[in-house]
Amino acid sequence: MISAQAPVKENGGAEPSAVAYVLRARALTKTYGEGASAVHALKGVDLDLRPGEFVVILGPSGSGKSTLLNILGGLDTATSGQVLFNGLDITAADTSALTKYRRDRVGFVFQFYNLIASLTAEENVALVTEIARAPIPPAKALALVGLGPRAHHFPAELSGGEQQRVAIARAIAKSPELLLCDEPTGALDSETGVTVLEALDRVNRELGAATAVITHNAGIAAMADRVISMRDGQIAEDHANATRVPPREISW
Ligand SMILES: Nc1ncnc2c1ncn2[C@@H]1O[C@H](COP(=O)(O)OP(=O)(O)OP(=O)(O)O)[C@@H](O)[C@H]1O
Repeated sequence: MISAQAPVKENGGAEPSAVAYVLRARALTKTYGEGASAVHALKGVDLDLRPGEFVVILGPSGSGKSTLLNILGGLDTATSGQVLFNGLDITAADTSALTKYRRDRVGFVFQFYNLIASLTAEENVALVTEIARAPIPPAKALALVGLGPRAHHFPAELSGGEQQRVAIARAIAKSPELLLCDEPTGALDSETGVTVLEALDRVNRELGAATAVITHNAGIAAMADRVISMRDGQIAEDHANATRVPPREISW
């Protein structure tokens, strides 16, 4: 449950444990502003994320990718439509339920790492595990992304790719059901980007969080179970890959 107080609705009476998706969005719209200056960022998006799957979201700039991810993660609210998380309606959740959802259920990774400069890698991760419902030890999270030996380094002593892997460790240390990544390799060269994608691939396989990654780099789509292409606020294409190509074998 997100919260006992949350004004949540069941999904057609289905038990949360019985649903075949972690997240289900239906008829999602988002309009910024109003009148002549209104921007229709989402125009009716339907999307399911299944447990453990790795989804890449592609699309031109302005097509609504970040808006969608922010609404799915409870960072922004939809204008209309519904998002169900394990059968519970987060679009109808109150502020405190939404805070719990973000804090306990969703890991976020952004283009810029947002690490605290005065804390070591392990201390940055511990900031999250201290308040998480089901934390995994910071050292274990760092080991999963290949940074065990760097746990006691400060961000300034780490490369961009290593800092992003600390951010991934921080995101997964709460054992989220959902991992949402907005351009996680956007600030990195391709070789460094591969190490970050390998970290995402590994945590997805080992921890099983449904993972959605926004990218401008179409080559990254090959590492996904499923590829969603957005255009003009809508899903233009949604297709499954036959196999997941290891990040190191992707050409970009
Ligand atoms: N806070 C906001 N206020 C007004 N308009 C916004 C706001 N956020 C996004 N938009 C607009 O909504 C549309 C979709 O933006 P969004 O950031 O979701 O696209 P995107 O596909 O993620 O783009 P990019 O790849 O450039 O990050 C764009 O036209 C954008 O200008």
